[in-house]
Amino acid sequence: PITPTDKIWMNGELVDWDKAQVHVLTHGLHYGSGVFEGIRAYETAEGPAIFRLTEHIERLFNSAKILGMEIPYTVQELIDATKEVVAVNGLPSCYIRPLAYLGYGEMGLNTLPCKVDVSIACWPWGAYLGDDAVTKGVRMKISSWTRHDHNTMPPAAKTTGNYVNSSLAKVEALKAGYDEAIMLAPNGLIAECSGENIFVARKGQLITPPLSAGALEGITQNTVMTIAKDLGFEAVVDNIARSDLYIAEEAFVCGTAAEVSSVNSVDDRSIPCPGPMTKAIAETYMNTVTGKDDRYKHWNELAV
Ligand SMILES: Cc1[nH+]cc(COP(=O)(O)O)c(CN[C@@H](CCC(=O)O)C(=O)O)c1O
Repeated sequence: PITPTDKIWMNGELVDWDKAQVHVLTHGLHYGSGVFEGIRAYETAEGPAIFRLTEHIERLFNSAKILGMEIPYTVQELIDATKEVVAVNGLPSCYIRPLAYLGYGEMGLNTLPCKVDVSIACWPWGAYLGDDAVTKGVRMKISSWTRHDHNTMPPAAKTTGNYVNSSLAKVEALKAGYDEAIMLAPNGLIAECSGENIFVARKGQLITPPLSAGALEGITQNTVMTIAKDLGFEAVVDNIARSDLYIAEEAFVCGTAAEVSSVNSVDDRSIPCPGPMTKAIAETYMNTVTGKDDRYKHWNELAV
């Protein structure tokens, strides 16, 4: 269950949590017509800092553009609004959810006349895949649900409508006794997980699937690529098949909510966990998001 905070930013106003409501005929509620971001603020020596906020807000605008939605604010306005929401709620660390959605007033599939509303909320959200997701790792299952074909739904857009596919995969995995679902692209190669990107180590090289596989262009994936190279690991973008996972030397998943979580098995094929590269990357990642690694301080955007 979600822990309420004081204020939510809605179309430029700071609204009390329990008054931040929409009409039941809000277009986005019926048709999945919205785009969103998942961002984390972390406690740092200089105060709460939002990790790679600028890139997240830029991606929100790209997601909207892919859907043909016009967000009625500038990137800078939403960057400032996000900092304001984190500051006004006074949390040392939190999860932040900007959402741009087609609002109340029009129904039907012609979205051209619809107005775009924007909200930004934050709340405390702990380890997405469990506190020991690095040491113990997570049990993964290849899903029977396929990730979107590029011409069915745009996987590169973080659109609310895409997440029915993710939830179907997540729930199927949980009901089968696993922790998370790995999803295949329509061509049968690995795409990503229900809410994370995935890395696998084969012959000492870290590999993560390309966007063409139908993965979201993960900001954590990008951070991990940088950290891996700075740690002297070889990390490449290339297609992987399910058998690569089965015989992997190590594997991990990454995302804003999931951070870096190691994988201990895929379809009951156990994988050494946590692998040495996974451990080093996970440790460096947590130092990076909490402002302890000077190489990456430009990514810690102070909320005050
Ligand atoms: C499908 C998907 N793929 C990859 C990622 C990783 O992207 P990034 O956060 O930029 O590294 C996420 C983030 N998933 C968000 C939503 C989770 C949720 O349950 O809601 C998140 O991690 O915030 C995805 O939803």
